[in-house]
Amino acid sequence: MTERNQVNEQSKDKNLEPFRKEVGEHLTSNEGIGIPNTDDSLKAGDRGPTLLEDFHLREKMTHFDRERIPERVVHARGTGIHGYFQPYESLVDLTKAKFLQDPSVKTPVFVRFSTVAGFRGSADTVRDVRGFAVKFYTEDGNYDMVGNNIPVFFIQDGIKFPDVVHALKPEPHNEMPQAAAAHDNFWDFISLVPESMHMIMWILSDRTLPRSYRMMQGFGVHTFRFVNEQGKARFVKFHWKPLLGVHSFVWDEAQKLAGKDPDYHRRDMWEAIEKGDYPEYELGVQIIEEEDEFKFDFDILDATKIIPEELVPVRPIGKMVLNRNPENFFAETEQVAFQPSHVVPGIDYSNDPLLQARLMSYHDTQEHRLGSANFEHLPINRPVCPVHNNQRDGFMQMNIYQGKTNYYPNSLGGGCPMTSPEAMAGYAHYMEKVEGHKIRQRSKSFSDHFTQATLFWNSLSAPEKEHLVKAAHFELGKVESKEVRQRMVENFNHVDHELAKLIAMGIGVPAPTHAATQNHGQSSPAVSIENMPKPNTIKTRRIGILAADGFDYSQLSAIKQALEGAGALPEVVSKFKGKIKSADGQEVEVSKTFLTSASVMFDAIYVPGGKQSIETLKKEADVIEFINDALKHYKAIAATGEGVDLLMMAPDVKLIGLDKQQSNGHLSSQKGVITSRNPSDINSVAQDFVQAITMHRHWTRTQPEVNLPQSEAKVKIVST
Ligand code: HEM
Repeated sequence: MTERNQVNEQSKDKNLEPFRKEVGEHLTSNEGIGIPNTDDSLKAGDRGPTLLEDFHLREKMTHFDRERIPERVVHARGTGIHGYFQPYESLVDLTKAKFLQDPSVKTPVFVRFSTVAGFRGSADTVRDVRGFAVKFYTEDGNYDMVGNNIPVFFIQDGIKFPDVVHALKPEPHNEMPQAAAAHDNFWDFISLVPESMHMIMWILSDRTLPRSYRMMQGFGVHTFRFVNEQGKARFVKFHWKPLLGVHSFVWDEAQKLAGKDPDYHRRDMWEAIEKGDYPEYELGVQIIEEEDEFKFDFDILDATKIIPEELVPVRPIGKMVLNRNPENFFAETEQVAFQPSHVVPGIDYSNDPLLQARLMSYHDTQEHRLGSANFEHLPINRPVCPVHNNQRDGFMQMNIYQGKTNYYPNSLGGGCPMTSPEAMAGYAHYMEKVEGHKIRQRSKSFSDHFTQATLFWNSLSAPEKEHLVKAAHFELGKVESKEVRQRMVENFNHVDHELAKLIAMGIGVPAPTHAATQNHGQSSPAVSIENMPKPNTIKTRRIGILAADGFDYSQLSAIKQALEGAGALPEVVSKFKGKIKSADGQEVEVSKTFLTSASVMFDAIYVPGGKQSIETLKKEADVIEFINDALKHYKAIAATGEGVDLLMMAPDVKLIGLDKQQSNGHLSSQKGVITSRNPSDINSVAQDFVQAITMHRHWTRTQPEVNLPQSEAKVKIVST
């Protein structure tokens, strides 16, 4: 058996090295023949027809004709990044997985974040689940953790996956709408499948509008198994937590971004990595002893259920750092093939019927999508440890196998490759005892579809509840069938009566008169984004500084410096690219214009004073919209000197009760809007502004539009 080398952070990079191809100096055909002219085809005569013998034309054209491969049937739109994973301590007690044994070992990873519903070219910021797939290139082979940013799923059994995806994707007769669940077919299916209600609550929440792939959680969803060296197994659930905190867009912002910058999330990740702002995620596990399998009032094999963190705490076990962009999107991000079935010794499956179907589906689709049984030879998919077997031939075989034998057992090839004993990283399936009749039916333990949907609703803060109701108004408001809308209200009435009434109000169907199921009043605070501790940082946040010629240099530079000092990325936005000159003759570079950017591309905005600058900006309709959007989207805003006058022109400034009197005076911090006309306040403005940006959003800016019952966030959760 070939020795397995210890893996380090560079192992995958080295493994890719032989496949890197430089652009050469001179053009050749695929056969290496020099090509002196690639602009004119070979013709018979000056104006004559093109000749079939033009091998260069034929090759160039036929290769081009075959450049596209099928996109992923789901999760077609995505972005990939290299990085590494490092455990905090040895998990030897829990698992024999090699990459979880030694805190000094960095295991290379490739991660792909994705949306689910949209085509490959669809917009990034649509309302959708996000995929969070991690390939660990471990010493014992590739381990793929193919998760999502929502901890539960639509369905309980994989056999329904084609149905839910058909219902979700654009409707078959007219292929509309793109990358959106807001249509009849999706809600028709959901209204008939109550097991989806818990997932639907998450889908309608802010979870489906992540501010960044760098600021969202990831979940393994299914219950898996850890198995240690002694053969003892425990159930495990995986959680990724971003160290930048969890943050979301508001719906209006996400929709505008989909037009202004459809690549928003892809660009956000790419630029962060290029700047050296490497995103970090902590991996955590919930461990459930085998003897506790049945102690919950839900089935841990049911993927429509969470195990509330208050019941089983999440233990942080290590950190993933993403630090290298791919060199070629197609070769790496498009050709990478994740499979939940890719496990290493120490990690095993559970009998979750959703997971069980996934175990076959990914390999199957990848043979189709990548066109060959040999897709594992592709550089991005190759493990960093040795691979030896008798799988041979097939389309696009990349290896030149040596020797005479290709079967097992053999004596003529010295018996190689021999089987790998467990002691030499041979994978042994966990010996779970299983017996039963062959049946095609759902376990009774999977039959409660509403308790955790209610738990989720009860756990949200008032603004989160408001967003959810408005999301339902949008999604179901797009549904033409009244019967479908009515059925959905009936389903919501099992989750919470008030919720059902609020939703009914916006979608033109009668509200239910009484609760179908009584709300149990329990909650799990950990599921609310607003309940999570907000890291005290504005690192990597983008701040737009609106200015024109004649701006106040000392104000602008003081705020800019404070923002940069805190790790944020301030950018000057003006009418034209180039440079603008301050009142005292100093120049600053303009990074973006009102045409090439928009309020939605920034986390906060600042307007420095300077009489001439403000007079110019006042004449720009785009500028008022810029400020107004930031107000509407609950973002931190600062204005100093005459900049306050510009802020006052935004219609929504009334929402923050910032009247002229207050703003005329000294420092004022009002619902995330910081103003002062007094130059000596500039450092306090900077300080308050930084603090306001750490809050991400200032929900107190408006009164809730829908009259929500106050959340009774009882910290009691589903009993065991
Ligand atoms: C039975 C249920 C499911 C089936 C049959 C299924 C099937 C698929 C298929 C066929 C793909 C495309 C793979 C490719 O072309 O490489 C895919 C991608 C993906 N699925 Fe699922 N899926 C299921 C449920 C789930 C669940 C529950 C999750 C999350 C836990 C999930 C997460 C993902 C992710 C993240 C990707 C994208 C992987 C990438 O970035 O390449 N899927 N799924």
